[in-house]
Amino acid sequence: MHVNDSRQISYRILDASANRAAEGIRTIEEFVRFGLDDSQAAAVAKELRHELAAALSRLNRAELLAARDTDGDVGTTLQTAAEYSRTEIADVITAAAERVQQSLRVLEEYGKTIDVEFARQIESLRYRAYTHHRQIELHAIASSRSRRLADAVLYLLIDCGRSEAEFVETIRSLSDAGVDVFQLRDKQASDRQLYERAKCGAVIAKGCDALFIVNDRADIASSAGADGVHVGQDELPAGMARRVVGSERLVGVSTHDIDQVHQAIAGGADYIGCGPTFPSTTKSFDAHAGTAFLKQVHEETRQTPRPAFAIGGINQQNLDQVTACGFHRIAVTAAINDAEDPAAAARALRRQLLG
Ligand SMILES: Cc1ncc(COP(=O)(O)OP(=O)(O)O)c(N)n1
Ligand SMILES: Cc1ncsc1CCOP(=O)(O)O
Ligand SMILES: [Mg+2]
Repeated sequence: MHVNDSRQISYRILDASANRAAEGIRTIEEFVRFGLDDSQAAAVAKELRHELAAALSRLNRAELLAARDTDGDVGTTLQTAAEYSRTEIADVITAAAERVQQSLRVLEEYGKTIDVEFARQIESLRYRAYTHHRQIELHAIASSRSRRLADAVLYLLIDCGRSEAEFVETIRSLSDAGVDVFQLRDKQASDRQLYERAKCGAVIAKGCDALFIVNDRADIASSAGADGVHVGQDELPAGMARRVVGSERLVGVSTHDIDQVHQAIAGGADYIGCGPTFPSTTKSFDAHAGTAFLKQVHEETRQTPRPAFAIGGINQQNLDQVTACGFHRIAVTAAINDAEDPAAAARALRRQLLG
């Protein structure tokens, strides 16, 4: 390879990577500008774009343009299915952030062969972009989870199942039948088993556009990449669970009386479980909060609305009593899992809730 060829190759790579970095930075900037009402983040996004332009101005533009050969680029026809599988803004942001990091790294490495100061400027930009984009990405992921939670009406508690294959099939088929949120609740499973199932469930649920929550264990929810954790009155308080799982994940709290509801909301719960409503075959209780509690929650949280799921012994026969209290969200176990046809039961409950 001739020296001039090598310079031309570097320039060709720099030109392509500069365009890719600029496109990625702009993609994220548009979300910051039009999706988040955050003027500070918008100012940083704009600065990053200008920093890239300033660093690129050190390169010879004529040489960059001369090296460009889009028609001869064998990579333009190579597209993966993943490029067309984005369904959420959060996925667009993640992909753009990855593209920026990769292309800045390429600019830095090949830039060293042309101008060391250029490579230094790009390196510093890469670190700044990483920090900024990470925050935006977490914000986009949190918004996507909140949106899915706001739309959720049917929440199902599931155990680890007999095998991973069965567990996967349960999530896929019941999500298809209308379950919006899955909670992994298995009091018999080991930590390792919970962690493995949670990791798998989070991925499968995401693919089905469902949420995946881990019962009791904020540590497992976070390390397994779940959408959130559900804590009761005997587990970590909501604020502490939040510290473990981070602001991008959901925290749900069980409540049995109105004081607990106010505390959960004040503690930053994203949603509440309210019950037990009726006697349950899944968990036994000495006393039941009943439908009177549901009515009270409905009336007393008008100023601080949070998605509230009625739980405990709810089934197709008594669901009307729940909806009569103003509750159109439920969390169930037996009504679906113990049904002869769980998918049909899920469909029927959903129809009743939306009816
Ligand atoms: C959605 C939802 N609501 C309430 C509960 C009950 O949680 P908790 O009181 O902590 O009891 P256990 O589930 O841990 O036995 C829940 N799991 N989900
Ligand atoms: C875990 C839990 N917490 C209150 S009721 C309940 C059990 C819910 O299951 P089911 O719908 O079978 O009563
Ligand atoms: Mg619990």
